Amino acid sequence: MAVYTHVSAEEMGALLARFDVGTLLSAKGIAEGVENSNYLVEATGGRFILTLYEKRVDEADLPFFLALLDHLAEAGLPVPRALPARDGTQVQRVAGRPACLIEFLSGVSVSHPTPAQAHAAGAALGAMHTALRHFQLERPNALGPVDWRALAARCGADLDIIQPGLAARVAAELDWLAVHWPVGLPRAVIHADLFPDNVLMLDDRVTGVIDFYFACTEVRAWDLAVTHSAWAFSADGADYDPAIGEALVAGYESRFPLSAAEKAAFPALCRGAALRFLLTRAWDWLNTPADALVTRKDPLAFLRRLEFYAR
Ligand SMILES: Nc1ncnc2c1ncn2[C@@H]1O[C@H](COP(=O)(O)OP(=O)(O)O)[C@@H](O)[C@H]1O
Ligand SMILES: N[C@@H](CCOP(=O)(O)O)C(=O)O
Repeated sequence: MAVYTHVSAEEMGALLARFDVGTLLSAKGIAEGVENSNYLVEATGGRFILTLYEKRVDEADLPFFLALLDHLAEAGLPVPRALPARDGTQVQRVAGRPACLIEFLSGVSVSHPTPAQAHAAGAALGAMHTALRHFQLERPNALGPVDWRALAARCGADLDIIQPGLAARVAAELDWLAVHWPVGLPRAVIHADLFPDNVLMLDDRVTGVIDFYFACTEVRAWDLAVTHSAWAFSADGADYDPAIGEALVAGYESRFPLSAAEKAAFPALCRGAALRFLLTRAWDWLNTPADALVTRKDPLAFLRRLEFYAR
């Protein structure tokens, strides 16, 4: 459960008093998510999400994320905007952390997507890339290819605690990617974390795309590779489902065709995607505080995806 920072009823009430949303009815910590603290807040004026930004979100990046959400919402995409308080500010301070009160979107995230749902998710990603072609702001990717070696070094030999031989496997993959990572592909602002838990759906329809806190300027097709690695496998990474993978890419291409160069680079981009999530999960596996109300995610589920792409 991702609640790192406890917000008291008094603090919650004081926060809502800064907005035109009525008074507090209830607030509950949300079980899903691993990065930030999220509460589902019921007020007399509606239902909202309160997000307190934690470890990996730099407060200085919040204006970028909020502008991105406003841009996508204006383009008609189902993304949640941060509400402005009565004084016009979107970012508040709650329990010592930067925080936003965010529009609640309906829908559920699917655990076992059907091809139709994967097609819809791919199409939503393609529509997002279309809407972002003219988005002017930039944000470097703090978890991009140049950072993977440093992250692996920080995990160090402890990778072998997760699985014997993992440190050597990661080192070999870093060397492979150093040679094969594509150059010259188009770059743009991307979501960079479009896992099924970040897509809200009703039946086969995408009703919400959430969690933009890894959004950054990066190789655009890498976003599709990340999404492919997240959607097209069983949760443990052991089984690839080609129908899901193909539907996802077809949905994407229905809104944003890939170039020949992007298609040729796709296997390497997928290997990079698998390594990126293997490494962040490994770091979290080794470093999550014992008292945090969070379920760690299995790094080996992305080692298995990596081995699939490598084959
Ligand atoms: N705008 C929203 N509308 C509805 N539910 C949301 C919204 N934002 C977050 N949630 C819920 O909170 C959960 C965690 O949010 P998420 O942004 O993924 O957290 P984290 O950044 O910690 O990974 C989501 O899985 C979803 O259930
Ligand atoms: N999607 C990443 C971790 C980030 O978690 P999220 O809940 O913010 O999507 C992973 O699965 O490793």
